[in-house]
Amino acid sequence: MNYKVFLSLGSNIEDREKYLLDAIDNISAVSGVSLEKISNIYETEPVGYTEQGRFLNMAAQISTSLEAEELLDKLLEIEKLLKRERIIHWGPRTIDIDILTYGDLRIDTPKLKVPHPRMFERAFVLIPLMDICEKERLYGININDALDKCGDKDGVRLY
Ligand SMILES: Nc1nc2nc(S)n(CCO)c2c(=O)[nH]1
Repeated sequence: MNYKVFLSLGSNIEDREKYLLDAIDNISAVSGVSLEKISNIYETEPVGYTEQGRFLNMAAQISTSLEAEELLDKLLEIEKLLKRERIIHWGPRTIDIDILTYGDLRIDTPKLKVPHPRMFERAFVLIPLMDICEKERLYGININDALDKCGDKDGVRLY
């Protein structure tokens, strides 16, 4: 069984664009994963923990035969490979790869929550996602309506 999965990627340390593109290269090389689409790259004001540099964010669509937790483990390996240090949980990072959706599955384990619990509250996630998602609704939620309610809309600019 193949699942359509949307990912969100972010980086706000050093050569942010290189980290994003290296992550995309590594994701497309994973056995059982096929990279289908990537969004534009956006420079975005930090949300949550604001005492840090601006991020570059993007979204990607993959098709995968991997189960959700297998995919998560592969993405964590890629973060480690690209020197992801989890010093401050909400702090600066070389690369952050979040699973946003996984087909229409709902997953709630200590390791993985799908849909991503904050995806519909973040313009830095929704604006890149709208570059590549053909559907207007995900998990029954209208993406445009969700974006209208995001406080960080003005902080997302095409890079
Ligand atoms: N703009 C922006 N703000 C963020 N705050 C956190 S935490 N992150 C990491 C992703 O959860 C980001 C991010 O990727 N972009």
